[in-house]
Amino acid sequence: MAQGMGRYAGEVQLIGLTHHHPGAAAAAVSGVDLTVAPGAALALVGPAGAGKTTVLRLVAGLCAPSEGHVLLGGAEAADLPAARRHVAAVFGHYSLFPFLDVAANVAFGLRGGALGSRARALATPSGQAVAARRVREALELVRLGDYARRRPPQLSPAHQQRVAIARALVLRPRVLVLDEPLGTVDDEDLRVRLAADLRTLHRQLGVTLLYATRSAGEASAVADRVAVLSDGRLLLEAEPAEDAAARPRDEDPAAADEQPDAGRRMLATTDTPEAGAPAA
Ligand SMILES: Nc1ncnc2c1ncn2[C@@H]1O[C@H](COP(=O)(O)OP(=O)(O)OP(=O)(O)O)[C@@H](O)[C@H]1O
Repeated sequence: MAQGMGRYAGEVQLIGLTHHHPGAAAAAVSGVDLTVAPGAALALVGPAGAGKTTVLRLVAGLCAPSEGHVLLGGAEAADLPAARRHVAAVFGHYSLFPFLDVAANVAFGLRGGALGSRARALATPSGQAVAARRVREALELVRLGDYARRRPPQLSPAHQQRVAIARALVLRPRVLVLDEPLGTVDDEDLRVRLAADLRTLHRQLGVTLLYATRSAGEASAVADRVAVLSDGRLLLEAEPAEDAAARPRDEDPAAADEQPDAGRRMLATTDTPEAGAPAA
């Protein structure tokens, strides 16, 4: 069996994380405090526009906080460009090249990120051997070792998603960020089954996982902890099956009574509002 990547897992800490998109009237993310332990899986769950993607983009270094901090492995990430964060992200569409086979799609991941600076080394024969080994390792990790010569259109959506994950894992990230990876799967039961499959995969990888979804069922199936977001604010953080012990996230007593209840209601429903629609 392929080796896990646990030795690479990194802690993610968000402190007072706030982001205003340029020109937007309201903050997309507002004062979010969260810690994800090395190797743990956290699902961000909330309706469309809750701020999930923005949090993931802030962690991946694709945009910068207006206020607050992202700490990776205990270190401030503000000055770290995306390519040096050891964070790999898969956003919505998998963006696979249909005319390249699976191995070539995964190898494409090596062109970006931290290894981009080693492009010349990878172009040498020994560099190519290293790249081929990395690609094989990544495909084995997602259990697609036998699919290297297939092309994406020949694969099921679930397998295509695994190719996209392998392309992220080829850089051996410490943190894996998945944004609504099952957003195009309409059937809730199937989504929950696929999410459980991703949970198994995550446990084998040992990488720290941040996972955004509008589906409470999917969030519970994939993650050790679930954070409910609404209007950019963290309403509730809880273990998936736990709600009674969930911690209030707001210092204002009135809001603290109200907000965790709203969060619990969201977790108690199969989907958060507007979750029926496929991801844009
Ligand atoms: N580039 C942008 N410019 C301006 N506003 C933006 C931009 N991207 C997102 N927003 C706004 O920020 C808020 C949070 O959006 P975000 O995409 O983070 O939410 P989300 O929870 O991921 O939603 P979805 O489930 O639809 O992906 C929304 O009000 C959205 O309209």
